[in-house]
Amino acid sequence: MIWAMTELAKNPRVMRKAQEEIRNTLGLKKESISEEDINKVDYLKLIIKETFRLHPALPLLLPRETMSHVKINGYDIPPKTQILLNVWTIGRDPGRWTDPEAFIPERFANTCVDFKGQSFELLPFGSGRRMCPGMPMAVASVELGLLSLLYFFDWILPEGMISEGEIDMKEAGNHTIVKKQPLQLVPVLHH
Ligand code: HEM
Repeated sequence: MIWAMTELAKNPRVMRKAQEEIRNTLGLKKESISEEDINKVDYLKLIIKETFRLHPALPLLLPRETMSHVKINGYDIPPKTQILLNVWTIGRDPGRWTDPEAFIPERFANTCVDFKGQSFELLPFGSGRRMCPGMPMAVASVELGLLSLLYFFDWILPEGMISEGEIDMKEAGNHTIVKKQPLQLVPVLHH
């Protein structure tokens, strides 16, 4: 959720479009956000996919071990070799994504690319038997949290920060990656 808010703050066009869609769809009179609301806001789902593409929390997934001899891209890999899958790099691979470093949720519109383990270019929750069992809970929490933040509040840069270009994007951690510097934004109640 922090990375999603960071990318939205850095990309005001996307923030505006998301808030317009959300407020136009849900109206301005809601006192709270419910689970049914989530299915009405398609653009928010694209934002979440794009956030997972650029900022997978577990960039190397869990280690795997080959069960038999395999050949990948001309390399011979013997049985019992530990394999790490770098989904962070896959998510930014210029061979797969156009303008990979840019935050463009629209790239997922009209595609069936999803993070449920079937699209190998987008694996923030891994895939197969050891895939994250907490995915439904994690996604619901991010959707509900983000939807509430965007529906009820506008977000402005803190005092002293002149442009969104100054927002720090450094990452920290090794097994799990988090944002190095805390995100600072000022909420302004919208309604
Ligand atoms: C946005 C939030 C989350 C992300 C990005 C995430 C991501 C992941 C990833 C990438 C894996 C390794 C999958 C693989 O190697 O194929 C994993 C494993 C796991 N996750 Fe999550 N996770 C999240 C939230 C949660 C939550 C909320 C729970 C529990 C309620 C959870 C429980 C687990 C468990 C138990 C495993 C180990 C599964 C195993 O070893 O078989 N995760 N997660």
